[in-house]
Amino acid sequence: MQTLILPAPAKLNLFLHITGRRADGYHLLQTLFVFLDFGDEITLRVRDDGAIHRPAGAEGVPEAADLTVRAARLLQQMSGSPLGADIQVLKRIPMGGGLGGGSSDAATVLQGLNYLWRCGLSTDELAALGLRLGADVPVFVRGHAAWAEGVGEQLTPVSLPESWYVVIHPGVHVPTAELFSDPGLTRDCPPITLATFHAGLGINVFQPVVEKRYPEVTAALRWLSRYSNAVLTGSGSCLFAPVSSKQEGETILQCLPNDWFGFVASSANVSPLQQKLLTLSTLHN
Ligand SMILES: C[C@@](CO)(OP(=O)(O)O)[C@H](O)COP(=O)(O)OP(=O)(O)OC[C@H]1O[C@@H](n2ccc(N)nc2=O)[C@H](O)[C@@H]1O
Ligand SMILES: Nc1ncnc2c1ncn2[C@@H]1O[C@H](COP(=O)(O)OP(=O)(O)O)[C@@H](O)[C@H]1O
Repeated sequence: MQTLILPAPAKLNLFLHITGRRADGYHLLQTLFVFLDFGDEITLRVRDDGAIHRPAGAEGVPEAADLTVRAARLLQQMSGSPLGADIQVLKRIPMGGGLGGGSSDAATVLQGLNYLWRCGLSTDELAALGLRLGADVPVFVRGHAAWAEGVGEQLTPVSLPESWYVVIHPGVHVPTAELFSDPGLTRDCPPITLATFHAGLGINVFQPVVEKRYPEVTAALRWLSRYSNAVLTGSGSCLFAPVSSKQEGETILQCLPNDWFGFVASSANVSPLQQKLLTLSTLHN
């Protein structure tokens, strides 16, 4: 097969604590990742000439800087594959929203081209390659909801009750690196366990910092909190809130102010990418 269409799902951080800092400045986190059945779509077409091109992709992201192109080049270099690819990215995940779109796109390309180019790299090897592109890439490569520590790469798979969520993008782009360097960020959270989180004690430490810098996020938080418990995902700017059904979520969105974008999605313990890869491996075994 020379062409493959694969999903690149969004993620939510159900809580996010910072417990310390590494010598290189990277922050040590505790977070809980779940996937959404909402995301980008990536079409991969194998090229015999070894070139990597991105005929369509994220608006305003130059081809060479696109995480999909960087992922393909890294895999080519590590595997020694003589093959190339055309990578078309249909963007649906808002950028800079804490939904992990760029990281997910990169993970989908690593998994997809490993399959199409028959590189034979293991999931562990692909996750390690992914970590070189970004702290959030390994969880998307592994494709299972996870309790994460370290910089987000020490992953323990978890199975949580799947739920519907309303997700709101308040129209602002939050640069992750800038947020991590905010002096007001709480960096000394005491370590917690999954049981503590279930007892309702997890928060997102970015939330007060983002609210202070971006009034639009505060306004959206207040709006969504009228319907359900609204929380920031990652370093923002997106907010999410659990709802009891898809219909309830859609009813809430009917009242969404025009400047904001919103969608309803279900969480998934196994990512839509992983589900598709499992189908492919069943078909070809
Ligand atoms: C905050 C989180 C939570 O899931 O997600 P987003 O809000 O970006 O989606 C992640 O930790 C983001 O991971 P990712 O977006 O892959 O970050 P990277 O590209 O690796 O790093 C961007 C910059 O953020 C800072 N950074 C990132 C991760 C980390 N654990 N400590 C950091 O200090 C570093 O300054 C780094 O240069
Ligand atoms: N394929 C891609 N999709 C989205 N953003 C990308 C991509 N490749 C590189 N980027 C860069 O990564 C930044 C962060 O994007 P994204 O992953 O969507 O946000 P977040 O880290 O907040 O979840 C973007 O602003 C963009 O400059």
